[in-house]
Amino acid sequence: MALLDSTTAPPGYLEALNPEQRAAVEHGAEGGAPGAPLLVIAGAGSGKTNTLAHRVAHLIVEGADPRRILLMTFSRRAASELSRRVERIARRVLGEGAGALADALSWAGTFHGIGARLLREYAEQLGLDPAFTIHDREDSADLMNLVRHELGFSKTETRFPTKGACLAIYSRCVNAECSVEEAIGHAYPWCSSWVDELKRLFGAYVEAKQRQNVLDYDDLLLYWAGAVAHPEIAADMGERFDHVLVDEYQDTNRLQSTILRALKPEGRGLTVVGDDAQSIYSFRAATVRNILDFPSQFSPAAQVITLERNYRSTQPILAAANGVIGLAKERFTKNLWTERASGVRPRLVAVRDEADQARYVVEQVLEKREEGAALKQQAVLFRTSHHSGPLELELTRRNIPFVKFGGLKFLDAAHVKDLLALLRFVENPRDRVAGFRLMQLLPGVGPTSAQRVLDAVEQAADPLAALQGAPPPPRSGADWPGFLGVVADLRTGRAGWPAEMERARTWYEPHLERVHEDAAARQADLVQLEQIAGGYPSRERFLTDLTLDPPDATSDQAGPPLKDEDYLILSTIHSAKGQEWKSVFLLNAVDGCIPSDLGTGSSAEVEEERRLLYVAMTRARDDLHVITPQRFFTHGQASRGDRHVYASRTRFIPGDLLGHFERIAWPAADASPAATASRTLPRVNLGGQMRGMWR
Ligand SMILES: Nc1ncnc2c1ncn2[C@@H]1O[C@H](COP(=O)(O)OP(=O)(O)OP(=O)(O)O)[C@@H](O)[C@H]1O
Repeated sequence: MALLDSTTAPPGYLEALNPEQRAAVEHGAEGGAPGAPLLVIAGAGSGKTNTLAHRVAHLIVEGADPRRILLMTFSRRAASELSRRVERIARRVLGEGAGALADALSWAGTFHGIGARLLREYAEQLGLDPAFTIHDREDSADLMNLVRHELGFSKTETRFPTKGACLAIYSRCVNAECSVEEAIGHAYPWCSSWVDELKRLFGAYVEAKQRQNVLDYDDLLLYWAGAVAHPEIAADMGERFDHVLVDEYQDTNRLQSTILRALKPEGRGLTVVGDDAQSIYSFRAATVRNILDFPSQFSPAAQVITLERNYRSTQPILAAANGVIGLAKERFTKNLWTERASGVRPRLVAVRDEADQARYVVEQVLEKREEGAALKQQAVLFRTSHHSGPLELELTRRNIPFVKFGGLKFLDAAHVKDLLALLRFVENPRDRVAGFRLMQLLPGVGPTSAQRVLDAVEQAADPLAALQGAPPPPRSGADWPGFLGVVADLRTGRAGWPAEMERARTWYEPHLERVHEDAAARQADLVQLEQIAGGYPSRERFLTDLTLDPPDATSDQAGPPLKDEDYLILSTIHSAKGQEWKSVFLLNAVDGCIPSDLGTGSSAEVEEERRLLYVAMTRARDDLHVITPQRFFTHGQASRGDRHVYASRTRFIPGDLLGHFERIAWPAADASPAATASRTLPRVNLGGQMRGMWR
C-alpha cells in the first residue's frame, strides 16, 4: 500500500524536476511495484544523480520496500551520497520516519561489493567457503607471478609476458567474455606466440586461487555470473529485489549486463542510467554497447528517457564541450542545452612550459579566492597522475593546501598493505599472498621458509592448527611465537571489532620501525586506517569494501587536511567523474597528454580520449581554463643531455572550434622579460659540459 495518498497530497517534492526528469522518476512507479524496464540517457550535468535519488525516494514513498531495492553505483562514495539524498527527499514527504526507511536501503553499493555479499550469502549452494578473501590487483599480480614461476615460464629464453601483462590478458578474457586469442588479438598482439602457455598459466592460477580460498576482483563478477547462469539460483536472487537500479551504466562490462539480465530477464523493475558520451572505462572492458543495446534486450523494448537540459555549466562552456563531442565518430545523445547565459568564454591558455602552467594556475586560483571562491570550489584536472608534479611543487612552495585524487592510493603504501595482510591472513589462513608478505616481515624468515609453512597450511584440513603446529623457521627466534600469538588472538575475536585493530597495530609497530626509516609518518597512516575501520561492522566487511573500492585521496606531506579546512582539488579526469566545481583548470591539453600517447593505438581508443576531454570540460560550472604548455622537458640520452620537445594543441580542439574559446598567451609577452630573454639567448648544455669533465 502506498505510504502517501497520491490523490490528496500532490507530490510537491517532484515539482523542482523538469518534465523529463519527472517522467524518469515516475516511470512505472505506481504503488511502488516493479514496472517495465527503463533506460535514462542522462547528459553531463543533466541532474542524473538528482533524478536517481528522486526515483528511489519516490518508489519508497509509493510503498516499495527499501530492503528490496538493489542500487548499484560506480563507487562506494556515490552509493552513500545517493542514500543520503534519498533520505533527505523522503524526509520531506514522510517526516522523521524516513530516516529508518532510507537506512533500510541496505543493498546500495558497487557492483563488485554487492557481488561479494551475495556470493557469501549463497556460498553453500555454490560450493564456496564464505570466509573467502579478496585479492586486489597487486595481490593478483603477485599470485600470477608465483604461478608463472612455478610453471617455469619466467625462465623461458624469449621473454614471456610480464605478470602485469598476463593479468591484464586474463582480466580481459574474463570481463569481455572472450577467448585468450581474442584478448591478445585486440590489445596484446606481441603475446600471440604464447597462447598455449597463457592458457596453462590461467588454469593453474585459477586452481591456486581455489586452493587458497581467494577470489580476485574479476572473480566477483565471474562467480556471480556463473551462479545466476543456473535458473533456480538466478530466480531466487532476482526475487529478493523488486527494483534494481544501476548508475553509470555506460561503464559496465558484458559480465555485468549478463548478471542484470539473469536477475531480471523480463526487465521488470530494472532501471539503468548513463551517458554514452561519458564512457571512459574501456580499459576495464566496459562497453558502451551495454547502454546502446539495452532497450532492445526486452520485449516490449525498454522505455528510453533522455535528459538534455544541463544545469551545471554556462552556455559558452557547454558550447565548447558540445563542439568537442560533436566531432566524435559515433554518438547517441544530442547536444545539451542550458539557460545559464554568460558572456565569458572558456579560456584556451598558451603557456611556455609546465612551470609556467603551474604558476598560471596558482595565480588564477588565488585571484578567484580573493573574489570569494573557496579553494574547494576549484579543481585542477589532468589525464595522468604524474602530470600534476610541477604544480604540486609550486603549491607546496607557496603553502597552498591541496588534496589529490587518483594515482597512488593510500592502500598501496607498503605499511598499510602489511597491516591489511595480517587481517586478511587471520580471516583466511590459506591466503598465500597475505601469508607470504606477513611472514617475511619477521627477521630471519625468507621466501623458502615462508613457503614451507604455507605449504603445510594450505594442505591441512585445519589451517590454523597447521600453522600453530608447523616447525618454526630456523632463524625466526622470539618473533615467531609473537606472530602466532597475534594470529591466534585476532582469530578468537576476543578483543572484538574494531578494537582488534589496535592489537594488530601494536604487533606490527616494532616491525615497521625496523623496516622503515620514516616510521613516524607511516604510523599516522595506520592510526588513520584504524579510524576508517571504526566505520565498519566487521573485519570481513572492512576488508572487502576497502579492497574493492579503496579511498583514493593522497595529500601533501602535511597529512590529510581537516574536514573544515580549505584545500584545492587535484584530480585525474577519471577520478573527477560525477563531480562539479565552480572553476576547472585542465592541464596539458596537448597531443601526447590528451590523447595520451598510450591511447592512440586504435580509433576506439582515440574516441575514448575525446570523451575524457569532454568529461573534464563538463565538470566546470562558471569558469574553464584549458591550458596548453608549448614545450616539455624530456630526459634524453647521456650524450645529448636533457632537452625540450615541442607540443601541439590537442587534436580534439581543431581550428574550427577555436571560436568557442578566448585565446590568451600567459604571461603576456612584454610582462615576462625572462621568457623573452630565453628566446634570444643561446642554449647551453651545462649537463654535458659537467659530464665531459670526467672523460
Ligand atoms: N531540476 C533541476 N533544477 C535545478 N537544478 C538541477 C535540477 N536537476 C539537477 N540540477 C543541478 O544540476 C547539477 C548537476 O546535477 P548532477 O550532479 O545530478 O548531474 P549529473 O547528471 O550526475 O552529471 P554528470 O553525469 O555530468 O556527472 C547539480 O548542481 C544539480 O543540483
